[in-house]
Amino acid sequence: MNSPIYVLGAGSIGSLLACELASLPSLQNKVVLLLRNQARAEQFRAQQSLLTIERTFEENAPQIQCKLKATYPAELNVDTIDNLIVTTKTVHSERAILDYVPYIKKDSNILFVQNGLGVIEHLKRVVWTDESKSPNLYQGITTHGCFQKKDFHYVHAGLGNLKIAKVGSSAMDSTCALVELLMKSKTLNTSYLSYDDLLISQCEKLVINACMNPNTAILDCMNRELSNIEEVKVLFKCIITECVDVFFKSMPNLAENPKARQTLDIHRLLDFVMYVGFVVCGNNSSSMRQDTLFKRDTEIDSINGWIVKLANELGYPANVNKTITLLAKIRAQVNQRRI
Ligand SMILES: NC(=O)C1=CN([C@@H]2O[C@H](COP(=O)(O)OP(=O)(O)OC[C@H]3O[C@@H](n4cnc5c(N)ncnc54)[C@H](OP(=O)(O)O)[C@@H]3O)[C@@H](O)[C@H]2O)C=CC1
Ligand SMILES: CC(C)(CO)C(=O)C(=O)O
Repeated sequence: MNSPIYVLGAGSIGSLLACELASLPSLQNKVVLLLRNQARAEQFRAQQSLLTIERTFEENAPQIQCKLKATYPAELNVDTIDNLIVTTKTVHSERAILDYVPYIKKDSNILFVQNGLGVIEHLKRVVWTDESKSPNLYQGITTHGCFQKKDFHYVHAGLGNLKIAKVGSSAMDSTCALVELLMKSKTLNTSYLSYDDLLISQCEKLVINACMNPNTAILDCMNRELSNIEEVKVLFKCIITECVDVFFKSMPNLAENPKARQTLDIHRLLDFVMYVGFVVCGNNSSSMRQDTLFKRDTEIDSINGWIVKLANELGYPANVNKTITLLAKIRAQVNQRRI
């Protein structure tokens, strides 16, 4: 690949992807972090432009350090951005991408790796309104678990996978060099799906997040603290039932897909949510709890809030997810008021 790969959102997931790509021989000096501003770039350069990733899922695994280029909107001096990975939190996507729209052309490849749903639909409404000028959009969903230990130093705690599809591709559309390079990383365990299959995985992950993230934030507890409580199981089942109902009502193609019916079976999802939330990620503090504790914007509107939005468009109340969304927003504001 001749042109660089830019990473917008150099946090936990963005840094993990950047380091894995930068470790590929063919991409030496070809991965560039797009940082928020000059101050952020100077902070990064002050530590020799090194990103550090610890792999705690492996016994005695050496930490990896990647020396990467980094820039910011006012400094960027290129004609086009051919390959861009977006790993900001969903709530920051529009603001972040607007700085780079002038560089993004019809043949540019943009991969969004985020939880939740709705970002692509929103950006098509407010940024890429003319389909004929829209770049190639890809969406990814990851089960890797990664958190920040200190500035530009991350811990890859959960070894998972990365599933990618080209937005709107019904069959197995052709990939692009960016996706093929991500598939070269053994650690990332990347697979390329049809968009229909990715959508099923996105819905499955959204259900996990719709149960785990807001409730651990509202109750201010570790993931595992919700296990073995009958009322939690009852609440999760209410959330899941409403999510699945809204998915199938708002996406008829999903409702007619046997694979979707099997993956999004309510009883299967309840068991899967509790397995992932309480066993696989039991020792995690959920990203939404962390965001509320650190007074950062949460992704509630892309998770439970997205269910409420879809339901409202159908004239359907979605009162369970609406209540959870309100409580999560109240918790965030209560925390923000605390000194
Ligand atoms: N962390 C995880 O284990 C997992 C995360 N996910 C999902 O992946 C996505 C990313 O999550 P995660 O990596 O944890 O989030 P982080 O908050 O760690 O990283 C987001 C990064 O985006 C940066 N950013 C925000 N706005 C801008 C901007 N305008 N310009 C440049 N950079 C910007 C932030 O920079 P700054 O530091 O300056 O604010 C931050 O470093 C989310 O959707 C999350 O739900 C999915 C599975 C697991
Ligand atoms: C699965 C879970 C809840 C793990 O903490 C997660 O994806 C998150 O915290 O965002």
